[in-house]
This record gives sequence, C-alpha cells and structure tokens, in this order.
Amino acid sequence: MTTFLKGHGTENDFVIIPDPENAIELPPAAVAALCDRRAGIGGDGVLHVVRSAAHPEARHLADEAEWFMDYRNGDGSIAEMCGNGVRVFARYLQYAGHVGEGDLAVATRGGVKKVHIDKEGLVTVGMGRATLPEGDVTVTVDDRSWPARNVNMGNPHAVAFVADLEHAGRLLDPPPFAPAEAYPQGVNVEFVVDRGPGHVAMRVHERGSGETRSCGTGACAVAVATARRDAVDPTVTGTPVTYEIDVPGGRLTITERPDGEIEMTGPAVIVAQGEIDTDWFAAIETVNP
Ligand SMILES: N[C@@H](CCC[C@H](N)C(=O)O)C(=O)O
Repeated sequence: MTTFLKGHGTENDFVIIPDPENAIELPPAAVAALCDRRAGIGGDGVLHVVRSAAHPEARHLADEAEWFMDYRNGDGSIAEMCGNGVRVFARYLQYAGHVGEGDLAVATRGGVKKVHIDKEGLVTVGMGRATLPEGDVTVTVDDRSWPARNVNMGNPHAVAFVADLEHAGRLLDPPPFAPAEAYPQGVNVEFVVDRGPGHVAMRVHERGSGETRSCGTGACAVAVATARRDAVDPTVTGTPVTYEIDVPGGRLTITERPDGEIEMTGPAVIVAQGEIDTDWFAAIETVNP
C-alpha cells in the first residue's frame, strides 16, 4: 500500500506522496492517473516528498535542505517550481511530525527555498528574484489579444492586464501566445485586473495543469509585472512593495524587497490521508511503463 495525502494552498490542490527513500516510481502516466478528478484522487499536481539525499536531482542540496519537493504537473510533466506547492509541502512536513512551527528549508528544482510556518496556519516562502526577459509577447483568447509581460520565477509566466477577467473565457486550452520562440517549454498565463491600490485579481492557465484556482509563482509574477507597469521597482527606490493578489481560491500576499527577493504568504491545508490501492497503482505502471 502506498500512502497519499490531499492538500491545497488557496485551492491549488495536490496529491502528496510521502516517499522518503525515493522508492516509488512515478512515471507521467501514474501522475496523470493520480490527478484525474474522476478516475483518480484528483489534483492540479503531485508533491512527491523525498529526502534530498535520496534523489539524484537534489543530492547536492542535502546539506542545506533535508527534504526535496519533486513537483509534477497534473499531466505528468515536470516543472521547475510550484509556489503553492512549497507551502503545502511544508505543511505536510509539519503534519507528519518531520518539522515544527518556524523556519525550514525545502529543496526544489528551482533551488533551496526558505519557508516559515506561523502559528495562525499561514506559510511564508522566500521565492527568490524574478527575471523579466525583454521582448514583446502577445496572448490571445478568442477574438481578443493583449500584450503580456514575460516574467520568470524559475518557471515561465506571461502576465496580461485585461479589462475583465471574464475576457479570458473558459480557459479550457492553453491560450495561444506569440512569438512562439518566447516560451519554447510552454508558459503559465495570468490574466489580471486592478482592484485598488496594491490590490489586483487574477486567473491563471497553468502549463501542464489547465486553469487552476491559484498559482503561487503566478501571483509573484503578477506582483512584479504590476509594480513595473506602475513604474515601481523596490530595487531602485529601496522601499519594499506589497500586493494583495486575489485568486479564485483565496488571497496571496506578495512582497518584493529592495534586494529583489520576493516573499509569498498564504494558507496551506492538509485535508485527507489514505492508501492507494496497490493493484490500481500497479496496473497504471504496467499499461504505461
Ligand atoms: N501551481 C504552481 C505552479 C506549478 C508549475 C506550473 N504549472 C509550470 O508548469 O510552470 C504554483 O503555485 O506556483
């Protein structure tokens, strides 16, 4: 039997697979089956919880961070980072008794992230710095197109400011973007409207997962794109800037500091724990080796 848990951060939901010694094979088909909302457990992605020392991609980080977040998108693809995922990952480590409240470090494909779990259930993550590659990008939905800001948070984002979040449509498919060379590995697309000073709302279509109810790296990208649109740059002014970002699943608070480091704060919840049926899991791997 393989244990799983289910958790979410602002309703970006994950199947959590604890596997300290990295003994469980997770081919893309197994991840997609676990994330299937009708035939599986259901989730936007999988958080595979592995000791850094036991994973070839994280062994070199084992002295800095005991645990590695081996994150997978719902379609089985691998992504560099997942901001909501890191918060839920930390909450799982606390739930399982591996860590207590306070500070910890989590290894990710995007480097080691510093995390703080507070008494009220909120989790803050040091998300690193954004980079803003030059070049015009256009995002299209149906008969509307918008210029988008290219923001990299370890993973790629295209941030488009729109008049109405409904203009993003049903977001059943990845929104087309141009030029194609802008995102050779695909992109997460955020649609943003202003709500007031330091306050915006967004929807997101995630690479590898479809429309989700929140995206942590996306919220960071939106905060930076909004600041630059408004000619605000903490690395120039020396004054931190904070945005409240409303997502369909709740609210995230994003602060960009004068050194360019971005902090994200939001909730992280464990909702269930169970056992995956051995025969069902084995059959997926047999059919899709
Ligand atoms: N939901 C995540 C982002 C997950 C990765 C993304 N889909 C990608 O492929 O880059 C978040 O909270 O950041």
